[in-house]
Amino acid sequence: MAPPKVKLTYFAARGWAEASRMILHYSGVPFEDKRVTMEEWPSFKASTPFGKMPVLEYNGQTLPESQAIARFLARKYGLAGKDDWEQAQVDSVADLYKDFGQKIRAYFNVAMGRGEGDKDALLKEFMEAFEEQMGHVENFLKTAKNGFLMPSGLTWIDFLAAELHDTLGNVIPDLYKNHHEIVKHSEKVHSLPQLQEYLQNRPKTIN
Ligand SMILES: N[C@@H](CCC(=O)N[C@@H](CS)C(=O)NCC(=O)O)C(=O)O
Repeated sequence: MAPPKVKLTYFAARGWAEASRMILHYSGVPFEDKRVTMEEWPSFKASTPFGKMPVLEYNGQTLPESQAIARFLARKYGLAGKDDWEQAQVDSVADLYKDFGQKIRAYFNVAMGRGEGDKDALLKEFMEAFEEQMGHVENFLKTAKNGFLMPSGLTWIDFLAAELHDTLGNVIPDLYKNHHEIVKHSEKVHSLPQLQEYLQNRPKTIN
């Protein structure tokens, strides 16, 4: 059977595309990793289903929404969770990260110089959301007992979590000083042999 024709389009950042890029690299699936510039974006935007990126093109069909893309690819390449129940657990953690993303967005944008607001007040909100999120994630790590978030081992949510954790650590020094299990999780994900070539060569970006 011919290999699938796969193209993933996003900005020149890790952001909401990186988990899907990692699924593809981990699974050894050749794909076009298209990174559009801010100058190219306005003309490309109109052609995207929801006016946002990332967008996946898979054998001529187009799929928007980062988590729908990641789930689709994870199901295809065996990284969605071992059964229906574990897949549902993965989805619930993914939803938790979506809510977390909303809660920390304002501080993140200010910290990145892309927004305005009371930095101290936003940092306080960020830290509250962060500590709550880390508590939930640490519970999953404790239950799974294998260094990943799910009992069966690696799933796509490990990619999403490790990438977001690293991004936040790039913005706030010492963020993980009381969260060693989270650091170990990220190191484990980023040590996977199947990812080394990509990780060593990918563009170095804060987020
Ligand atoms: N829910 C969407 C959010 C996508 C999103 O907000 N993408 C941003 C980049 S991170 C974007 O395309 N911004 C450009 C714009 O809105 O014009 C997803 O998870 O894919």
